[in-house]
Amino acid sequence: MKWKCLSPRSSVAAIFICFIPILIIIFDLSGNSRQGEQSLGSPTHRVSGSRHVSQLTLNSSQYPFTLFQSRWSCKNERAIKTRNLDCKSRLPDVIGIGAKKCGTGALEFFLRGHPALHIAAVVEAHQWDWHPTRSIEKYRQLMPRTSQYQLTMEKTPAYFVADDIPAAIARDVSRDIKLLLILRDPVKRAISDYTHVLDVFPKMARKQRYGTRRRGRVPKYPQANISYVIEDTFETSVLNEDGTVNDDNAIIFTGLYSRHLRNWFKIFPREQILILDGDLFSKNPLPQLQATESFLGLPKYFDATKIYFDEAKGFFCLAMPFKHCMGKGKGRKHPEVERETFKKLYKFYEPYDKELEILTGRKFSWMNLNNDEVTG
Ligand SMILES: Nc1ncnc2c1ncn2[C@@H]1O[C@H](COP(=O)(O)OS(=O)(=O)O)[C@@H](OP(=O)(O)O)[C@H]1O
Repeated sequence: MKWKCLSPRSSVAAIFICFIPILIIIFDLSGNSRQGEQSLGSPTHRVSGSRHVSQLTLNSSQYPFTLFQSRWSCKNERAIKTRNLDCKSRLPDVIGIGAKKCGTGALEFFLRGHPALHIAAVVEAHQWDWHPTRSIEKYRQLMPRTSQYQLTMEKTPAYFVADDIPAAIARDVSRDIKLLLILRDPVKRAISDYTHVLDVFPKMARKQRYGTRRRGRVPKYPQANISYVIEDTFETSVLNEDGTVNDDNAIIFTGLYSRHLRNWFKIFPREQILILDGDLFSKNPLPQLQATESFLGLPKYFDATKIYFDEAKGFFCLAMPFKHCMGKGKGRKHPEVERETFKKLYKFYEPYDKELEILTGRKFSWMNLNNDEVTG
């Protein structure tokens, strides 16, 4: 269609038609649009203090997430005024406590999509393991500004294995805090951890023994002798010379889930800790994302339109606001591990898994598999 072919009246109509959607978007971004807005009903659940996140009924499917989020997040100065948003950095309502290499990053990646949850931009705060002398005020300042309609979250997977951290969180943050824990087949977790350290630390650093170097930075690590020991192969890293499993190596120690969980259950009521199954989560995150929403009292946001399976990545990815997957550091190719080593490790973890089953009253997906299924 050429403009010069149009009559003046048609041109005005065409301009109007073209610009209306743009105006709607601009208006929407300003936080003033009422169309499709979350309805603010009476509070049904208060997570902590004056927060009332589940009042909001999300009707997000028609809207790209970024537009949708702007209506009541602290990123929109105008919305702050028009909606009386009480925006400030707050101590977390939710902490992702681990376990390392079990899918904590993927859980965080998807949860970042939820408009009523704001996760600290700092990758991991490490408040009670690496920075035990940092003030809680400084820790609070690491948190994003959230409104009264959002929850604040932080995740540091290293917290899970440290004996004194549950009490420290109860003391410094809140006894009512909600905790997210994701666990995975401990043998696969160990291989993933080994692969991670090999990838992240150059050979020279590994030669000096990553763990020994790090020990100084982790003064409150639960047992003095626990550190990462990375040798040239997975086998020589996790097995002692006599062939027994080296549980002083953090690669193995982290997978003693029942041992670590007992410490958390001493301090926090069980209802405050949601335990997710990382192996199921990587196959299909949706049911557990929805369970997390319910656990946190968040409005329902996750459904099949928010995620998709990416064939190239081999994992689920976020579909909104645009299709994107986690980075190269997640979903690495693992080294070949000898069958005998697999067997030894499963045998080693068996009593801990049994205890985990008793502690939680649950059988996790990897507990149903026999060695052949897992290694094959
Ligand atoms: N959707 C999706 N995309 C990519 N990766 C996924 C996903 N879901 C689960 N996983 C698994 O998460 C493993 C990494 O775990 P963490 O994020 O807990 O690692 S870390 O402790 O934060 O370093 C990572 O382990 P590796 O495969 O060893 O890299 C993945 O298996």
